[in-house]
Amino acid sequence: MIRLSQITKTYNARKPGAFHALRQIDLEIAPNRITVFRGPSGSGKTTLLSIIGCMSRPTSGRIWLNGRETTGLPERFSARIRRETFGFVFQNYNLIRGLTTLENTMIPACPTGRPHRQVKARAISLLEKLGIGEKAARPVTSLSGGEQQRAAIARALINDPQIIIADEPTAHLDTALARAFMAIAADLKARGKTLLIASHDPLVFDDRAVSRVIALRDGKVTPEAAP
Ligand SMILES: Nc1ncnc2c1ncn2[C@@H]1O[C@H](COP(=O)(O)OP(=O)(O)OP(=O)(O)O)[C@@H](O)[C@H]1O
Repeated sequence: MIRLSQITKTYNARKPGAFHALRQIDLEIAPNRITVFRGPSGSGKTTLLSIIGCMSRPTSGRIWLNGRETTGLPERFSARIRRETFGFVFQNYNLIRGLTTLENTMIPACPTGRPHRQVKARAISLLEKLGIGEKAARPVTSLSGGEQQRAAIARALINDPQIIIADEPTAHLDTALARAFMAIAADLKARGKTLLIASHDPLVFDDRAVSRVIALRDGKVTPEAAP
């Protein structure tokens, strides 16, 4: 369970360009479900996901993850929660040019100290499951858009996270690949994972595996979607 209480985020706080990206968000998000955040560009989806994923801090408000408060923790604890609990699929995938698909997949495991051989075996197994096993040794830049997205999913799963955060995961994909992404999401949910997805793609929020759609506008949860 993820609980948010009165979360606000103000960029450039106390400066002339101050911008309120999130305003008093109260939410409870159930585990083992797919929850989609939808809303127009600039409504605060990315900001909210990055705060939930301990990648950035709210200006005010509190967050609990499985009953444990994550707000206000020193960075080394936040980094540990981020590494152990979350897997991230970014909109532009954020794959590292100059590295192979396999190397990209293994990166989040580096700080965990797990044996290289074990991590490599898991990375290869994930790439195979996602249908790009034969691309493991290729430079990641040689992969197609859909293949890069699957490499990004493999990387998000390398540490076997409980919660997968995906920001506009289908933005660069055609219909077939967007459906393929949702099939992977449904499979992860069936295996007990929690998925938080920001999207304005109907192929995502209308998918039957999605348990809940939370609509954001101007940094607020719109009333009809409030808990
Ligand atoms: N670092 C920043 N500094 C100042 N303003 C920011 C910063 N990051 C985001 N914003 C602003 O906060 C608002 C919310 O941004 P956010 O990226 O969370 O929206 P979004 O709903 O994810 O949009 P999109 O669908 O376009 O990705 C936007 O108006 C954006 O310009």
